[in-house]
Amino acid sequence: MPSNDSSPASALAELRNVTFGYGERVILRDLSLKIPRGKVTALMGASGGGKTTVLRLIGGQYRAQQGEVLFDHKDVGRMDAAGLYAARRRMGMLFQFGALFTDLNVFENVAFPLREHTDLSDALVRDIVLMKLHAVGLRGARDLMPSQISGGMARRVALARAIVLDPELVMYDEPFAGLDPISLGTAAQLIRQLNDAMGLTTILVSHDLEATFALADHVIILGPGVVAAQGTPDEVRASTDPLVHQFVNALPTGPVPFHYPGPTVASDFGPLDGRSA
Ligand SMILES: Nc1ncnc2c1ncn2[C@@H]1O[C@H](COP(=O)(O)OP(=O)(O)OP(=O)(O)O)[C@@H](O)[C@H]1O
Repeated sequence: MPSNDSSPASALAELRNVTFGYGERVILRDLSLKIPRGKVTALMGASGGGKTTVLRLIGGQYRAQQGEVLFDHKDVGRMDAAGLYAARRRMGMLFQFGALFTDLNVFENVAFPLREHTDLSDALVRDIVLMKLHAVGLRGARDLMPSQISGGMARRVALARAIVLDPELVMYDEPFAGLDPISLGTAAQLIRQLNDAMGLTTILVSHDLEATFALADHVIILGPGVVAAQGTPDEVRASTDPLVHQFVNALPTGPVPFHYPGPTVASDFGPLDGRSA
C-alpha cells in the first residue's frame, strides 16, 4: 500500500541547494530534494529538466558545482575513489533502455556485477543469479542470448541485474520506455514488488504518467532546475502550479516551452549581411 513519509531522518539520498551545469549551461539551480527511505519516489518533469542528471549526481558520476549530494548522510561529491566505489556498491542502476551485453547470455548478464564486485564462489553466484532471475520470472530463460528474448524480457533481465548486489538504493531511468502495455505493467509491478520485498529505496525516472502515478509513493516534479511540486501522487495531481498542471494533464501548451532556447526568430530568419531581404 503506498504511503508517504519524507521526514528528514528517513531520507536515504538528498540534494541540498545543488547547482550543476554542463559547461556554462546551468541545469540545476539551488535544487533541494529528499529521497525517502523504503519508498518508491518518482522523479518526473519535462524533457531536459535534469532528471537523469540528478541520478548521475547521486551515483557520483558528476559532482555538484555548489551544494551537497548526500547518500546515507555522506556527501557523494567529497568521497574519494574508494568511498565512491563503496557507495556505488550499495546502489543499483538501470539506465535508459537497460542495455544488456549482447555477447553474454541472460545468466552471465545478471552475474556480471557479482563477478566485477565480489569474489563469491561459482556455486554462490549461481544461486544468487537464479534467485534474482526467479524474482523477475526468467529463471527458465537463463541460457538465452539477448537476441533471443523480447524487449520486455530484456528489461526484466536488466532489472534483475540492477538488484543482483542487493543494493539499498535502486535507480531506474525510464524503465518503461518502448515497452508494450503488458510488459510495462509487468515491469511496474516488479519495481514495486522488488522495492517492498527487498526493503529497497527506489528512484524512478519515467515519462509514463499513468503507470508511474499508480506505482509511486512519492512524486517529485522537476521544473527547469527546481522542484515544481512534490508529494503523494494525489497531492501532485491536485497541484495548481501551472507547470505541474501542464505536465500531469499532458497539455502541449503551458509554461514548458516547445522551443529549445536559442537565437530569436528575427535574428535567424532576418536578412543576412550583404544579402538583400
Ligand atoms: N553530458 C552532457 N553534456 C552536456 N549537456 C548535457 C549532458 N547530459 C545532459 N545534458 C543536457 O542537460 C539537460 C538535462 O539533461 P537530463 O538528461 O538530465 O534531462 P532529463 O530531465 O533526464 O531529460 P529526458 O527526460 O529527456 O531524459 C539537457 O538539456 C541535456 O541536453
